[in-house]
Amino acid sequence: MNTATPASTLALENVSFAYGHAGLFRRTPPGRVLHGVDIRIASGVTVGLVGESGSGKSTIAKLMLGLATPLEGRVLLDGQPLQALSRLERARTVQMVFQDPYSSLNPRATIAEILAAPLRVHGIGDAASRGAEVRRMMDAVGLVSAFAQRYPRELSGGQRQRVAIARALMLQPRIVVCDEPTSALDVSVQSQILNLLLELQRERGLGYLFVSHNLAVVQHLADEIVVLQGGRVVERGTANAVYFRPGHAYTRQLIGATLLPPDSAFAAGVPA
Ligand SMILES: Nc1ncnc2c1ncn2[C@@H]1O[C@H](COP(=O)(O)OP(=O)(O)OP(=O)(O)O)[C@@H](O)[C@H]1O
Repeated sequence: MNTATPASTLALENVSFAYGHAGLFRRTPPGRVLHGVDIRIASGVTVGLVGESGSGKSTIAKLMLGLATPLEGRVLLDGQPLQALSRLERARTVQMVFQDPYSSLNPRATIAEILAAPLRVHGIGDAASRGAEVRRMMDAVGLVSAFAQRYPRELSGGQRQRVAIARALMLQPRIVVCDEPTSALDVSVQSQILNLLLELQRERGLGYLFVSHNLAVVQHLADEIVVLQGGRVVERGTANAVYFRPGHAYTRQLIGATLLPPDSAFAAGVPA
């Protein structure tokens, strides 16, 4: 079945941001944490966003999810301001997979309830059609149907991350922001999850923003890499160009900091 979503482009155009910029009683101007950032994610394309802690990666993710508005610049979906879209339209456009599948899933809900929640919250379908969609999505991410009535604590880390990925896809988004989706997992399951993400991208034409501090991991997955330092894009280019021919000293520093040991899951490439 062709589950591809319509082709889309999500773009940050010359975006600056400061926390608290909309505050009414602020006496001093808030410090900027993003400065004139441009990033475009198109369907079927993976953009890797790398930078140290505090460089602004999560803030960019929030802007792309519509959870924050720019101080300057625009966030556009196919040329339309993201903020002009309804909550449902935004939720159907961009979803997120978090780093930690332990804390991102409701511990008191079964897997079936967790996966049905996005449809239920947005009033989509009835209980029967939601159940069918949950089973279809569990199959798509490689979870056997017996897991439907289990709780997150009964699953392994890799299985939980499959649930988190399935939940992100329940509303058929076009763009997925993956925030270090494998860094909390055992090395042995990291490549399985990355392969699943790549397979789902091929099937559905998803656009990914893959956020990481680890350039070596991103180099294996991304078409384009954007390097962020102190809220500024200091380098961008094809994954191979940035990784093998870095032009900026900060990029070289990041590569040096993340060189992988030979037995790492990524050192030999992500298995096909
Ligand atoms: N809610 C907030 N209020 C005020 N400042 C914040 C808030 N969230 C983040 N910041 C600041 O914004 C800057 C960018 O933070 P951000 O979380 O986007 O970086 P990051 O690259 O995602 O870091 P990490 O890799 O640690 O998640 C940092 O200086 C941070 O202290």
